[in-house]
Amino acid sequence: MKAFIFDLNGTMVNDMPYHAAAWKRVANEVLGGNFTDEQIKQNMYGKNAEVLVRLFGSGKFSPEEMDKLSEDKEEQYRREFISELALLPGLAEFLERAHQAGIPMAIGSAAIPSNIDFVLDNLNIRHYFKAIVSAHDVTHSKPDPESFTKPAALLGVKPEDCIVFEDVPKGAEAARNAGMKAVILTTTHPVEDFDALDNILHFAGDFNDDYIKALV
Ligand SMILES: O=P(O)(O)OC[C@H]1O[C@@H](O)[C@H](O)[C@@H](O)[C@@H]1O
Repeated sequence: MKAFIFDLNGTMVNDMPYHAAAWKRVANEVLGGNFTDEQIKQNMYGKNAEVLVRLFGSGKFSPEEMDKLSEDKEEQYRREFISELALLPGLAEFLERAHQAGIPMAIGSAAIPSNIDFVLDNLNIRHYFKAIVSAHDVTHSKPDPESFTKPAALLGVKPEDCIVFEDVPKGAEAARNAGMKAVILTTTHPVEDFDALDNILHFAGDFNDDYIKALV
């Protein structure tokens, strides 16, 4: 049995520049930091509270403050990205073909539930996924494996039978830590950023890629 687990941001939708812009405003304008675009990009993975701790150190904000900063950041992201909201090229067809072929599919994302709902419901694709694991469903997010082991368990498939679709190195590392191979969408990071990882099956620009199409 084979199963597909999709990361959401940057993998299903090409939205990481919008996350980066929203993080940069919160980190620099709201919180007085002085982070470069590259620093934001390299630290922008995992749960929002984990990003804030990586940038500002632990103990600087209470959980309530981090929740508020997170909501503020996600509101900006949704407001600015909605006019561009679309699946990556070829993904609509790939999801439909995989669904017809009976391949179980899940989402393993570091995003909060409201951001996942924003994508799935605006694009009417929720019915393809038998399991959805968000930031709220795991103790530690990527590169911890739980964002992928949990959806695999909910689908009832073994880790070695799952293929993860990801776009960031820390997500691919989470797949490796879960015992899973990954296909990388190069929306966000160049191929060389994944050099340290030995679980990458393939790099593709989008889902019209021949290797990806042949997975179904
Ligand atoms: O795990 P996913 O779906 O790529 O989501 C990751 C992103 O989710 C966003 O909500 C966070 O604010 C980002 O910092 C994070 O990188």
